[in-house]
Amino acid sequence: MAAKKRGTKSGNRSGGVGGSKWEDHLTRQARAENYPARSVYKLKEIQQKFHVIKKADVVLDLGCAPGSWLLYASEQTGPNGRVFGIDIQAVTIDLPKHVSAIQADILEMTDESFFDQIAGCAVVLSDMAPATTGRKDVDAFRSFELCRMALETVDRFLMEKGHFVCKIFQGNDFARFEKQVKKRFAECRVFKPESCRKQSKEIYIIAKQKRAT
Ligand SMILES: C[S@@+](CC[C@H](N)C(=O)[O-])C[C@H]1O[C@@H](n2cnc3c(N)ncnc32)[C@H](O)[C@@H]1O
Repeated sequence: MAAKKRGTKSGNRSGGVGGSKWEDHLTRQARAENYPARSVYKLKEIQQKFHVIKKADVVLDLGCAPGSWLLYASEQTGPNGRVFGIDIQAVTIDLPKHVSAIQADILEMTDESFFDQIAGCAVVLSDMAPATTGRKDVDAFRSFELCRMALETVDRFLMEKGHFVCKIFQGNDFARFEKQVKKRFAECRVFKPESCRKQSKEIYIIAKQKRAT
């Protein structure tokens, strides 16, 4: 992809590329390619392996700030698609015309006009992560709560035969969540992208072909 100035702002707890003790070659690569976070390479690996996003798709990105997945997903849909994002934090980068993001808590969403726009979307992505506490059990439980909301969003808005990508922290509830996803989709895989930090407990569920309800 040709690097293009996107007016990124630096530094945040979502793995932004503003420079920190966590900086590595992917952080630098993201900065050089004008993505606001290195997490873009996780979605890129997922897309290259599982082909979840097609041209002209409508995509919903849960936990979209600072905006790397929004940008990458918008490149995959092209301008005939639409990409919608939600995050409790504001997305401050410049976005292409076919991308929009709202600042809201997934646990308290009430915006009916937003619901109208995302109804029947082809893909739901969730890279949501709770603010970590350092206590693995607490963090895993909070991650599970966000995943549960992502799955409710899938039930409500994802079209039949649509696809779902969801980050979850490995913990006690992982197997239960995987089972719930398997019930709803014809295909379900668990995948840890190479670009995840080695010490991270995060893993992705890739679910394809939502079953008819
Ligand atoms: C790892 S970051 C996402 C990075 C994003 N995929 C990117 O590439 O730019 C996780 C995001 O989940 C968001 N998040 C956490 N809890 C949330 C909630 N209840 N509702 C919406 N977003 C939430 C955080 O604010 C954070 O921006």
